[in-house]
Amino acid sequence: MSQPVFPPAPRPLHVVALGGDGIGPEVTAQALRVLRHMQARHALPLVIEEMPYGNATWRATGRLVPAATDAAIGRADAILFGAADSLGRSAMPAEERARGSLLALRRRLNLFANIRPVRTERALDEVSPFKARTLRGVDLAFVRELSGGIYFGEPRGIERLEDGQRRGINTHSYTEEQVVRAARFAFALARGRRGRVTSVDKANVMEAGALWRQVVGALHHDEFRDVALDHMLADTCALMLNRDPQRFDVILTDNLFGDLLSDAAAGLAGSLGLLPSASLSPPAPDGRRRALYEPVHGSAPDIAGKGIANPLAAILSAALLLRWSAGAEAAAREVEAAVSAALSAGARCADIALPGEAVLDTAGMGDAVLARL
Ligand SMILES: NC(=O)C1=CN([C@@H]2O[C@H](COP(=O)(O)OP(=O)(O)OC[C@H]3O[C@@H](n4cnc5c(N)ncnc54)[C@H](O)[C@@H]3O)[C@@H](O)[C@H]2O)C=CC1
Ligand SMILES: CC(C)CC(=O)C(=O)O
Ligand SMILES: [Mg+2]
Repeated sequence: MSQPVFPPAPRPLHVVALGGDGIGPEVTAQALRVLRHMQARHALPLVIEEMPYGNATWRATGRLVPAATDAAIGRADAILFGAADSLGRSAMPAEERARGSLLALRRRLNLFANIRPVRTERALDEVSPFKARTLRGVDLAFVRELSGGIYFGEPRGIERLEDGQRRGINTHSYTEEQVVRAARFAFALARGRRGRVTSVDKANVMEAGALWRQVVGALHHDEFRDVALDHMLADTCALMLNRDPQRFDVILTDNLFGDLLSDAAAGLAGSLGLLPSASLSPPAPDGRRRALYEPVHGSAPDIAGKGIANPLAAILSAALLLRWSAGAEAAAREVEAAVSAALSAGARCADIALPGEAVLDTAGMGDAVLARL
């Protein structure tokens, strides 16, 4: 994917790895092997720190984010993140859950643009539930607004009503400024790709969606008329992702729809274990953006601790780090090519193996990628 890169670092890029929960540490370990290999091969000025974070850390220290990790996050230009098992935190005090949540980290770093590329590999045609003709040429990228919407809206909570029953409340809202900065990012990204943005909302039933559509349309008219724009309702987008996915280039959407639709798009790639993501802040005065790189998937408690998780989403997230934070486009492409080559040569973890095919464990897939770098 051709994308704008950021200016080369004026100082070493400080990378903090937070493996987190479940399969997070397992897949992050493989991503770190690849990142360190590329650091050595391209003499990249990276400083990499691995820090404790998550549920095991809470059990050991009483904090999801201990002071040393908190300080490392403060120093970080880029975070390589594994996964957070939010559902597994019900025994923790609500305050600690909120303080140590992934949402809190995204907010702290002001990560507003979540890029989730989805591409298909010919070698995985039989793995995908879709027909080969639906998969050919699929190369899309979500730009999911990551700092607003219903995951952050106030008021929120569970209240007791007069009749005794409880009511859960979350609030969905967007300011014009939040929409403009996500949309501007999506249009700029599309200029380096195939020049098309599909903006996805529920303008038919939600005021925040109607505003979203107006703001995106006005920005397009004022600044990005060279980019093709169409608007689509979120439910229709869910349909089009499985009926006509080749039509999409950049899909711009809000926090909730982007979360759901990108998981739905995993079937195109073949598995959730293949989808990486990059989350970026606005640029600082030196041009650098703070960033967090993580697989689209979560902590996968059903397979955690078995050493069988597919690390490719994490490895491809490291490639995005090389591209977006290190400005090392060539290194990023090499990692992506090595992943494609490993898949073409038949390297398979259990999630992408057909019945009877030989299966690699997590480290074995890391080996298969490293062997091609
Ligand atoms: N960014 C994050 O840290 C995210 C965290 N979560 C959290 O993860 C926990 C588990 O949520 P789930 O609904 O199970 O979603 P999940 O994404 O962890 O897993 C969904 C399914 O995909 C499979 N899967 C995911 N990644 C895989 C990989 N790399 N290789 C092979 N198979 C893989 C899992 O085994 C599971 O069957 C929850 O606590 C949730 O809140 C969920 C999504 C994102
Ligand atoms: C904290 C959640 C919103 C994580 C998640 O599912 C995601 O970002 O995809
Ligand atoms: Mg999600």
